[in-house]
Amino acid sequence: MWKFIHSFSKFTNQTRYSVLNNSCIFQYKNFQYPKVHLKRAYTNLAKKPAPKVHFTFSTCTRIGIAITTGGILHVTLLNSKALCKAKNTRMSTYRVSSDNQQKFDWRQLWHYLKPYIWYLVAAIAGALAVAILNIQIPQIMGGVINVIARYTENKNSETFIHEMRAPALKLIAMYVCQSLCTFFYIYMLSNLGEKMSFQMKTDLFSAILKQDIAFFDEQRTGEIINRLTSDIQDFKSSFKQTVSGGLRAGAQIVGCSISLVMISPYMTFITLLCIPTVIAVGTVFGALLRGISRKAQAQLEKTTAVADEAVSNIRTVRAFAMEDQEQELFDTEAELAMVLNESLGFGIGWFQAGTNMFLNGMVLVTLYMGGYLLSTEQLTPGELMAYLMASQTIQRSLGQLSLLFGSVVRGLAAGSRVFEYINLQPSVSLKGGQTISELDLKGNIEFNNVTFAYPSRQEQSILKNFSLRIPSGKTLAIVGASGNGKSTVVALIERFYDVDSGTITIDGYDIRSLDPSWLRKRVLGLISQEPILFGTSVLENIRYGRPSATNEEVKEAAMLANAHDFISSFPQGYDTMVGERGATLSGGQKQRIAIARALLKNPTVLLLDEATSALDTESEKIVQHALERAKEGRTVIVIAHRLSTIQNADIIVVLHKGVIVEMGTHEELTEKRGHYWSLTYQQQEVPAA
Ligand SMILES: Nc1ncnc2c1ncn2[C@@H]1O[C@H](COP(=O)(O)OP(=O)(O)OP(=O)(O)O)[C@@H](O)[C@H]1O
Repeated sequence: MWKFIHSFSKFTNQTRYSVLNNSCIFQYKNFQYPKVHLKRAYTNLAKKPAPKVHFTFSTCTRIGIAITTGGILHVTLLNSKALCKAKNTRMSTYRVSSDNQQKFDWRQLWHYLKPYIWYLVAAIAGALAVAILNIQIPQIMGGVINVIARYTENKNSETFIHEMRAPALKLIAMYVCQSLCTFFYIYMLSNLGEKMSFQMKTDLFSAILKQDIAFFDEQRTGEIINRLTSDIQDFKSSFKQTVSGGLRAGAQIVGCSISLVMISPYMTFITLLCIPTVIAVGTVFGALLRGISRKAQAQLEKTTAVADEAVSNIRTVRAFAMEDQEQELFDTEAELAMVLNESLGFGIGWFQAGTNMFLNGMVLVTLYMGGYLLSTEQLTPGELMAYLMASQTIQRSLGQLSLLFGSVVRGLAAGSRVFEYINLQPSVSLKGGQTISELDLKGNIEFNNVTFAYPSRQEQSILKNFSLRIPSGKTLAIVGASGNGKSTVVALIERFYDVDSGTITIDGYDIRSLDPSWLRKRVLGLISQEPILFGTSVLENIRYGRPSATNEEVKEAAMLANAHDFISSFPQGYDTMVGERGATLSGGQKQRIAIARALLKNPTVLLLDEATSALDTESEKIVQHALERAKEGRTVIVIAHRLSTIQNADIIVVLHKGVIVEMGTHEELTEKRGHYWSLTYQQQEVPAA
């Protein structure tokens, strides 16, 4: 990847590129570089210190720059040359990176560790105490062995007990202290791990919540949830295991190594000669296994995404009898994850087996050397025993370290994936900006020469030089065939996306200068075709519109939305649980609750995106009646297909391929016999027939 970036940095002027469906093909002279997958990076480049620009490019419609930050190539496309010159222009930024290249950011780990550093310090102190005790234990044990060795020749049990008492009591005291210190440092580490992962989890969730809608267009829910759950869990358990096991093993290795030197420097020197080999093998294996682990986790993410989609869309799956296909898809993804995990296990298994072989060989060498030194009286039996004990402890600790190895690999991969999301910056921030005073807020909306393409499909402009004025208090209906950009108009007013060029204003204020959170909370009320309710009570669902609303205000909103009667007919009234996404309610009931929820905000502008099109004629009448009441005193934008919903609008706009082709009242447009007439003709004919 790095090479790829640098090769471009040299070929600045002769590089050509084309972007299609999220892929980018770069060409230098006659050589075409491999297709690169473009991933949107949610970075507001204007806010950051200028990154290094590697090359710029231009075609007749687009210009762009390629920059690198943090080892990642960002390809930035701008829609027009004029835009590029404008200060603080929002850029459509793509990040070119391979999923497996994400590196673990140690500075970010430090950021999470710093507030709780004292827990780590306490844990290290506890572990060091264990190590100091460990230095002494083999030697005291050696003393005990020497006493035993003496009394195997001179059998006098009374003096034996007397001589044994002191070292035995010392040993017991050491063991008790060692246990207490072990408890202490493990407890400290556990607290540290929990606190850090809690902070990471909340940061990650907050980072996800503030991402642009474009982010959710591209990422699958299962993948996002996987980072919040299993990646954080993997990181936490790996961190706790690694630090606690690593500290214990490390402390024991250090402590016992000192013991070894004190007992026999000669034997210790021979043993140490083997260590570099272990480190070299460990490094090579480490890099290999880390790669496999990252792949395995990415695959697991995909598997979860498939399961998530199937379960959350279970009604569609059932209706199309697609259970077998979903199962097959899941099995394929799960099998791939299994194969990768098996490879990982295979690698870790070999690594541990090799480590064990090595360590067992070391015991034999020790016995051989120790026996020789004993025979030449350079070592006492107690010293040999103490040496063996200390080297066995080191062996166990090295074994534990090799076991930890797999966990470190998993933890680093999981951590880097968590950090990746935490670091994403949305281009439309959630909060910040000005608000309009209640007196000035009227609800006049204006689109001025707006051009827009969805970030995930930059090549397809949905709105082209789109201009429209919606006076305050009026109802505007947008009609047009499917896919012509009607919902896009609403999405842009909600600022789910920012326009590529032109402006959208509310009472003369560019919506990009307004606080998005205030705009959505106070000014806009959106009711869409498929109302999504939360799995709580009816009351809580309506109150979602304004959490500070009293029960009385909730009821008033429900009455206005024609929902009070059916809610009251439920045995538990407003406390009725609606089930996941409102599964226990009918479409019309859900829609009326959604209307009540939107009305509770008392929005100045009401956006109705096919609010009644999913309902049957009977429910539509009831919901329509509720909407007519809701429209009073507000600016309303209605997107609808049904003539009954649109004909009373003050202005009707016909949209065709992102351009306004007709505008007027129902009567004017019907008389014209143009696009509007053709769109509504069929509906008029049916009752006549
Ligand atoms: N999130 C998205 N990412 C990329 N393209 C999108 C996205 N949403 C919509 N589009 C595309 O934008 C175009 C306009 O879509 P839009 O939803 O605005 O149409 P519409 O007129 O409201 O259609 P309908 O009447 O069927 O709801 C379509 O071609 C659609 O495929």
